[in-house]
Amino acid sequence: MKGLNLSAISSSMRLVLLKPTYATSRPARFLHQLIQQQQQQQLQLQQQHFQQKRATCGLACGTAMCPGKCKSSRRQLDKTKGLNSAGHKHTGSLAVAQTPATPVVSQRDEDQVLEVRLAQAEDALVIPYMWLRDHCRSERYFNHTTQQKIPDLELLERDLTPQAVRADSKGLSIKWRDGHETDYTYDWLANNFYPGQFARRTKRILWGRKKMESEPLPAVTFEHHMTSEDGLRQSLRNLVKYGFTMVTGAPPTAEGTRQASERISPIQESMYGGLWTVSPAMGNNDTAYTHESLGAHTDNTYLTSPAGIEVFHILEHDGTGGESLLVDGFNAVDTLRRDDPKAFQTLRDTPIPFEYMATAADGKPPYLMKAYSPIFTEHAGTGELLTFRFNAYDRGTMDTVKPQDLPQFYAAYQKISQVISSPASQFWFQLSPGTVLLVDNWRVMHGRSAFTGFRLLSGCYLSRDEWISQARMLEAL
Ligand SMILES: C[N+](C)(C)CCCC[C@H](N)C(=O)O
Ligand SMILES: O=C(O)CCC(=O)C(=O)O
Repeated sequence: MKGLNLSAISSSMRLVLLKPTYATSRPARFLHQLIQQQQQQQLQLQQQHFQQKRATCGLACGTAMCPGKCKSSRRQLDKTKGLNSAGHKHTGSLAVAQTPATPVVSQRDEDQVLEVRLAQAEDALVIPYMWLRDHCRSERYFNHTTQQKIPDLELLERDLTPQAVRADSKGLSIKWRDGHETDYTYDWLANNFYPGQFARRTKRILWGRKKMESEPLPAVTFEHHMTSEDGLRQSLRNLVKYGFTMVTGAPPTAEGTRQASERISPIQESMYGGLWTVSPAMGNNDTAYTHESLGAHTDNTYLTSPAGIEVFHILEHDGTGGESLLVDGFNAVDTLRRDDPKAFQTLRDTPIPFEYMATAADGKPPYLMKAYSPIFTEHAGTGELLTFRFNAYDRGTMDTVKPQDLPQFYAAYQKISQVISSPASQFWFQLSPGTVLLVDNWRVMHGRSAFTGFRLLSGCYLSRDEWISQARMLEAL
């Protein structure tokens, strides 16, 4: 086992502190600024990209009319005729090539799609007319006060071939056959048409012990996390990238835990309450409330939607042991996918039960929580890993797997258990008062070694939807 690498933490803190901070913390204003900033960046990108294309392919035409595929420097655009010197006409193109950023837009009625070739994109967006009409953001179809659609259930039954399409450097406009008109900006189309929302800004980094022990740990100072939007964004990015982050230099109190947590989202109530403190022999019937070790697990496996983040903050400990353990569940699944594709498939396709029983105590009702889920699931849209649930303590009685399928399930379960408990997967460290650990409970498992003495742990749960929303707003996702 390894102690917490403090030099690594402080070097990551230095990096974090070098980043600029934003002047405002009011969400509405911030979103507005964010959008403006994003648009400027995209314009710059478009221009940079275009200049690069010119430099590399020897284009002399100087407009985005040419999709940038010209190989020959002989090709010169005759702007008045839309012809280049090689006689290549940009047929079907509706765009007027006034600025380098003007995309090429072509109407393909035979396929009922509009082809939009953006200057900065490798591939054209090929957008069905149906989608374009469905995403009309005019006052007729979208309430800009509530940010909700105004339904028209017959809309898609009409002939949706555009009567006319106009495109210029600002955006495109479609006049539909029923007389309605829709305007779109290219940024909006690029960000919202498939796979717009799924293109991650922050890539996940799957990790094992070696990586965590050799690189600066994902950490942000309490001051930076609490007072700057950039600090909060850094914490959220760490969560998206590594599935955990630390807030260092926090007040070593339950109030410190609360502040660091609520900076991300409201604390989620559960049958353990909101903000909890845990010590051995608290009389609660869970292994967490003992001196015993806890193998790597995720929490709330028995709920249809487990908590999104679990927060841990050790406030006191006067004995030995009690080191913390983290294991990247997505990395374990990825290892299995490579090493044993059959086991991978079995676990993905076998929902199993998880349950939690508690007798009535301290004025709280009894519970019998139960949920069925495969150990991991994939995102229905992207195929990326979405959830990881693993809790050997709270696994229920196996009442869903057919007897003949049990051997295959147990073999696969054994495989993933081996990956999880292998030293290469396990990152051990010692938490101390003032360091708040936030763990993505849909991805990373936690655990602890056995300990002696009195150890007071404070923590809470945060909702998945709340933290992901915050990450989206701050462009950390
Ligand atoms: C987090 N807190 C200490 C309050 C409870 C821990 C309970 C762990 C439990 N097996 C579960 O997954 O819920
Ligand atoms: O005591 C610890 O450090 C971790 C406790 C734990 O695993 C839990 O509460 O789920």
